[in-house]
Amino acid sequence: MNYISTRGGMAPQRFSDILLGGLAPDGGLAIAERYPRFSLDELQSLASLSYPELAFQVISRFVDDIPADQLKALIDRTYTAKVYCHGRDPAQANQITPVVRLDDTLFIQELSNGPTLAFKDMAMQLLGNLFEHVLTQRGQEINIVGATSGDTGSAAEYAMRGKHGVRVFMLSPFGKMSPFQRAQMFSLQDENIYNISVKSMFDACQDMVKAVNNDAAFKARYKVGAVNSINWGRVVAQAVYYFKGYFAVAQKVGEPVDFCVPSGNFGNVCAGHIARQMGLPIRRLIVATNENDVLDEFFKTGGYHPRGLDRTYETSSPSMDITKASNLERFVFDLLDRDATKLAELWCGVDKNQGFDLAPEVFARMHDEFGFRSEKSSHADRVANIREVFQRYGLQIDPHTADGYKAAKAHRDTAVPMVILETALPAKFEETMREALDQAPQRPVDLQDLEAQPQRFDVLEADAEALKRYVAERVPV
Ligand SMILES: Cc1ncc(COP(=O)(O)O)c(C=O)c1O
Ligand SMILES: N[C@@H](CCOP(=O)(O)O)C(=O)O
Repeated sequence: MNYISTRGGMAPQRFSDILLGGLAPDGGLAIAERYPRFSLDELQSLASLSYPELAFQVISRFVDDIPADQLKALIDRTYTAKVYCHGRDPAQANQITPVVRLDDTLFIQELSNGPTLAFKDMAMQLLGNLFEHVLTQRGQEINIVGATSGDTGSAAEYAMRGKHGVRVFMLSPFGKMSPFQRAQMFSLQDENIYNISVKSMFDACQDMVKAVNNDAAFKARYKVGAVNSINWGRVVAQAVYYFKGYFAVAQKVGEPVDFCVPSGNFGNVCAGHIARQMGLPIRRLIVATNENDVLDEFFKTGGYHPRGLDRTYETSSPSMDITKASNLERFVFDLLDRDATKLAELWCGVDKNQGFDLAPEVFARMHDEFGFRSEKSSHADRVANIREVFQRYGLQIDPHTADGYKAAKAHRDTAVPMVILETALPAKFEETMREALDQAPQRPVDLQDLEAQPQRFDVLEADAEALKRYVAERVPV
């Protein structure tokens, strides 16, 4: 399988190269040159597989430059009940991404049982093992430069801590994460982890990461790599749980299922789009946003208008405080029938914070052919929905998942099962949980005194040159 760039300016590469390579040299995102498809018979044969077995079947279709037995061993080592141990229900303790039934056709798929209590662990743990494998084979090192609004950062750091040949430089928006998220990242004392708090919002952090990646000389000299969903390895590993969720709820293999996905950088729902392109019978993909509703506007009007920092709001689902969604580029590439010239034209504007409006016939295809719908939530909705789910089903859901619950209700068709993807555990967002439920959220025993641990981080202005200096001072060349 070869990989190309959404903007057309990259010679085809193999999986291991794009895994280490981050952003494509032309500023675009790497994407498989075609989607492998499962037939109905093949889907039927996958239905009863365990998570690691399923992960191998899906991921191996995209990876043909790591021998199958080695890839399988890496996947088996990643997806264990010991790693994904923070489940709510002891009866499901050996399940990875268990599905909770709310009613006959409404379900929540738990994706946050990994080490850092967010869905990012599903792909990041595998990425850590893949990096280590490929770097060891090649005798190379990598310096990961990433951006987080709260969850990617800790997932990456927990996955990479102590890994040989890997350093992590993680940018986060100063003062914008929850106290739990901050403590999770900043309390790590490992020598290969650098936390950089940027005096701005997530979008500025992501722009800095892209600027560093777009400096080819710096990138080559300092061996810069990515762990954000810029990295294809991330989204493809996320596609696996759509298969798992589908088989858990489909009345019969081949029947349609809808998924509702709390969204910000569009990586999670892009993974759903990939699963759908691979032949998984997903009918609708519902994009749920918070008050930063650029994606909701896009799927309702066909107009994509990233907002400036002055119009990016701090909300109570803070990990989705994003107004320039990186992975939308991959979906729009498919929507434009993979016309890289047209895509590059649009995204050169997006890189400069300019928007675009789709032609009506293209806009119609997002709904009719690709199954997208959307909905947004306010703080009041979020609090009311956390309360409703607790009162009705006895389940605590976090603020991001609550945004998903609202969108799922808005687009529900009771004839078709609907899976809401849970993206974090409530323990990460105590203030909003207390407001909604008047009680502290459940917290895993191993994380009881997290906020009391000493914290370590540096502060930078939102300046890509300052970031390059910071990296250069810490990486021996
Ligand atoms: C808890 C949580 N929910 C939802 C999202 C949005 O996911 P994505 O950026 O993949 O759209 C994020 C961050 O990405 C998150 O951390
Ligand atoms: N919400 C994310 C933002 C980055 O998303 P990614 O999927 O591109 O890594 C976070 O928690 O950091």
